[in-house]
Amino acid sequence: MPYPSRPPPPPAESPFRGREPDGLRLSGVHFSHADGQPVFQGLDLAVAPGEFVVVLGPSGCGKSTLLNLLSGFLPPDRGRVELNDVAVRPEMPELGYVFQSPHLFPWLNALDNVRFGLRMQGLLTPRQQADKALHYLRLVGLEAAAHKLPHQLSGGMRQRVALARALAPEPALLLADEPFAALDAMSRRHMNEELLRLWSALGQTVVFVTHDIDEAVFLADRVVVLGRAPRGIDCELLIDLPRPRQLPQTQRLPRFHALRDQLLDRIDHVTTQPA
Ligand SMILES: Nc1ncnc2c1ncn2[C@@H]1O[C@H](COP(=O)(O)OP(=O)(O)OP(=O)(O)O)[C@@H](O)[C@H]1O
Repeated sequence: MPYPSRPPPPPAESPFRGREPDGLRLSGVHFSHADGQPVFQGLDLAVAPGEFVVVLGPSGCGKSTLLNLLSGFLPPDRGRVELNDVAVRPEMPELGYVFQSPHLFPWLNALDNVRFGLRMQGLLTPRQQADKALHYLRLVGLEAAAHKLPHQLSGGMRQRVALARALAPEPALLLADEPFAALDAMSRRHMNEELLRLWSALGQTVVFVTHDIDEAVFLADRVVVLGRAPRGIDCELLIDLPRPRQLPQTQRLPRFHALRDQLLDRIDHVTTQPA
């Protein structure tokens, strides 16, 4: 299966410029959990290097399972999951994760939480790790909170630390499982803008799971809608809104509403489909 057409290359200052492109591909993937219920039966999906793909679908359709397959945490029963034509493994340095809950180490301050992945990589001196961690904290607007412990931060700030921690090792592929679902509406909007700003500066490939149709349209190059398990992909929609995108300007565009309505209809359809 060919990769979809490639989005524009990352900007000149991107740490990803000049690297081999990181394309992700699932081919003929079959997967059942231990209880034997099939979740996917022959799933094919290709994500182009630098593409921002959002996965939507009704509860239980397999969104988290898909991310776990993409990260190599779950091996497929049949078929292949490959990053740059190599079978994915969770420890690959190209992979970064952000989850619904920030999972920070409570005994480490914000800076050391962000530094953690860099220490594990073992590529930088402690001074370089601290500088880089501080750089990413600055990118998410938390430089002033560098020495605060997680319990001294708001939910939104903790999630920003988690995002900085995922981005600091400069993963070429970011996998995000409803990372902003627990935030209030204002923080969520802010984080969506923040993520797009970082992504347009860094240029990673992103696969992002959400239940929120507005969030999907605002973020994505392409939305993949999953039908009820084990149907797999129901449809895909290219999001042809101009970038850079900003709230609320993007949400005022008639095209935004047209795309959102198309997705709403499709989600209604797949949700009411018989099992
Ligand atoms: N560890 C597990 N053992 C057995 N079945 C599981 C396990 N995890 C998920 N499932 C089942 O696999 C299917 C897909 O689950 P998954 O969590 O991937 O869905 P989802 O689309 O992410 O759901 P939600 O939107 O509610 O988070 C569901 O039927 C679920 O009950």
